[in-house]
Amino acid sequence: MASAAVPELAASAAAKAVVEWGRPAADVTHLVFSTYSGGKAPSADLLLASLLGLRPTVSRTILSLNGCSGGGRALQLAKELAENNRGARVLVACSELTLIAFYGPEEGRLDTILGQGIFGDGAGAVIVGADPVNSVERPLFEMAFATQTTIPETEDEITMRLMKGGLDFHVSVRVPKLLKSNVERCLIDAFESIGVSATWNDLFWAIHPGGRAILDHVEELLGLDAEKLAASRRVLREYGNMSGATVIFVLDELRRRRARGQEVAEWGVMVAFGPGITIETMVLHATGSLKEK
Ligand SMILES: CC(C)(COP(=O)(O)OP(=O)(O)OC[C@H]1O[C@@H](n2cnc3c(N)ncnc32)[C@H](O)[C@@H]1OP(=O)(O)O)[C@@H](O)C(=O)NCCC(=O)NCCSC(=O)CC(=O)O
Repeated sequence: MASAAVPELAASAAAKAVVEWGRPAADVTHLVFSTYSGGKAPSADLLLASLLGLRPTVSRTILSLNGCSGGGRALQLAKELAENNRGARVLVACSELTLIAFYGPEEGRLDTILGQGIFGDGAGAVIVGADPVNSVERPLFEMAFATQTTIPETEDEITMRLMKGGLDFHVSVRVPKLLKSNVERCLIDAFESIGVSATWNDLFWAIHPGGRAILDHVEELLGLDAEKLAASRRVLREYGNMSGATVIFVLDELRRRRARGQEVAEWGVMVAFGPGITIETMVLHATGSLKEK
C-alpha cells in the first residue's frame, strides 16, 4: 500500500510546485526523492517521474530512511546539483506515510506510542535552481550555505529498520536534550562560514518540529521570542511530524506569514535532524520576489 501511495502523494505535492514554478514539468532535469516509507525497486522516484511526465533523461536520486533529516539533505543535494550543472532544475520531493511504521504497543517501549502519536502523513515538493529566468521564475528562498553535522556516539538514539512487518522505529527520550546541546554550534559555524552576523532573534526560523519538547528546548537555549518558532509550531499542531516533508511545510508556512507581513527578517535558518543523529543546517536568504509576494 505504501509503495503505491507514497509516489501518488508526492505527485500531488509536486504538481502544485510545478504550477507555481511556471515552467513545464519536462523542464525538470534532476529529481531528488526522500522517503522512509518505501522499500522496493524500482523505487518511488521512478513512479513519481512517470506520474509527472518527467523526461526519460531526468537524473534521479532516492534517499531512503534518512528520516526527518531527509528534507534537509534533499534540499542540500539539490543546491549542489543546481550550482554545478548550468540550467539544472531539481525537483525535491519528500513523501511519508506512517502506515509503514504502524504496529501495536511493545512492553517497555513508550516511544512506540510516542511515534504513532506525533507522526503524520504528508508530502512536500520544491523546485531548486540557480540563475532564475526572470520573466518566469520567482525565487522564494536562496540557500546561502548548507552543512551536515553528526553528533558523535548517538547512532542508537533514533533508529529505523525495515522488517517483515514494516518499519521498526525508535526514538530515545534523550533526543531533545542532545539537540539542545549541539544545535547552537552548528548555527554559529554556519553563519561564520558566510560572514553574516545576526542575533538569533533577527532571523526567520524553519526548525524541523520533531516534537514540542524539541522546539521548547531550542527556543529556551537560543532565547528566541515566542513568534520565532510559530511556523514550526503551527505545522506540528496541524499536521504532526511528517518526517522529511515537514521542513517543506514550515518553509511554506514562513512564505505565507511573510505575505501577511508577519515575518520580515531577511536572513533565516533551516534546521532538520534525523538518525545519526544528523543535523542538517542551512542559512537561507529571503529573496526580493518573496518579499514582494
Ligand atoms: C512527546 C511529547 C510531546 C510529550 O510531551 P509531554 O509534556 O506531554 O510529556 P513528557 O515529555 O513529560 O513525556 C511523558 C512521558 O513519556 C516519556 N517519554 C517521552 N519521550 C520518550 C521517548 N522517546 N521514549 C520513551 N519515553 C519517552 C517521558 O519520560 C515521560 O515519562 P514519565 O511520565 O515516566 O516521566 C514530548 O516529550 C516531546 O516532544 N518529545 C520529543 C519527541 C521527539 O524526540 N521527537 C523526535 C522524533 S525523531 C525525528 O523527528 C527525526 C526522525 O524521525 O528521523
